[in-house]
Amino acid sequence: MTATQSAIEAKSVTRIFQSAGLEPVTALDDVSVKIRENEFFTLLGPSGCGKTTLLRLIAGFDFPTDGEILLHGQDIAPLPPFKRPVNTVFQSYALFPHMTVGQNISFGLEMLGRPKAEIEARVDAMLKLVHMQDLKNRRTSQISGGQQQRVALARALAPQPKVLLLDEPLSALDYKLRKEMQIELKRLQAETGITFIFVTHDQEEALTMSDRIAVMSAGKILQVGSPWAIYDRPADRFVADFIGETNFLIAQVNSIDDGKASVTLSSGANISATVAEGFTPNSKATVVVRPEHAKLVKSAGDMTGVVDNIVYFGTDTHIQVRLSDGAPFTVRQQNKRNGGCGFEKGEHVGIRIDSDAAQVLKD
Ligand SMILES: Nc1ncnc2c1ncn2[C@@H]1O[C@H](COP(=O)(O)OP(=O)(O)OP(=O)(O)O)[C@@H](O)[C@H]1O
Repeated sequence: MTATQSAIEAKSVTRIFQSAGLEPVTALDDVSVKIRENEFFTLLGPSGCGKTTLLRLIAGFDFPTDGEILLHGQDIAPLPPFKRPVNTVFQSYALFPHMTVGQNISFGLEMLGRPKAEIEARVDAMLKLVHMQDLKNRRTSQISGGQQQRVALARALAPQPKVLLLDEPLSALDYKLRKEMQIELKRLQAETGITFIFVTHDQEEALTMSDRIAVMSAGKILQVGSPWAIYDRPADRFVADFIGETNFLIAQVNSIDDGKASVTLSSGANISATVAEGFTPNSKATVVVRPEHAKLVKSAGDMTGVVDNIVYFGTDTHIQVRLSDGAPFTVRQQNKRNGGCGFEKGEHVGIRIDSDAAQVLKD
């Protein structure tokens, strides 16, 4: 394969489900995306946006209504699931409860007819990879949820797939274990060099683990980019709203020069804001500002308002301000030791927006 070839490429893929007596459902609508070799790629979006459908097409459990899926540049439509160098880890793990950990991992290799000695070596290597050597002979019904997750990963990695598909694999775990497994998955991906395609609706999980993220909504991919690009340079309002918290301000664009717009906010303040691609000047626009990219000040800032509510989060405090034009605006302030946030409910305050922090978006 050439350096420019992708591990997986979806080319104008559409999947329409037709059920008798029901309206057809367009689960994927002309989706095109290139997933690189060795990358941790995440499909992120709300429930029903088409993430699982895309995974199932890559795995071969389902077929596109239109378009094609390429593996290293080759159309994989003729290949049945078991012949694709692709393996899946499901949300439910789908382990065999009556088998031991070792038997669960060796099962797929036996089905592939691999020699006994190779299978044994591979099972031991996989157990070592997921730090489960001591539990090889335990039945999977007798191990914890986090351990089951590791076995499911070891089993999926055992045949050395080129691509591993992970469909919300951490959703059954509690918060702390999920955090641990996020680091573990990242380590496994880096150590094995396998392309991981990870599905989640949890934006924090996507931001912390991925090399790149595709944000999906209603069967379409809205933006593909690094976690930084998705968070700091969202392509549109949906992405800005879905990823993290953000403030939306109504604004008038006065002029645009070299990727920067001069805008008048509905509060009357004039500020400079980055312009998203494809924006047409001289029209009403939405300006977004992340809560951590603004500061509350005692004097007049770029905007003024009254403190509505103060919410303490341990590491930081969210101060909700009602702007002079009635719109809400949240400022996030990191907490210091031995002290409150320095502001009180009902106080008149100014808000200063960090330079480069405001962004104009198309609606
Ligand atoms: N077999 C099917 N028949 C009819 N509609 C389906 C079928 N499978 C999925 N859909 C519909 O296609 C759309 C996309 O479903 P999909 O499971 O891909 O979403 P998702 O993003 O993975 O959601 P979730 O996060 O809830 O798993 C949904 O509207 C769903 O109801």
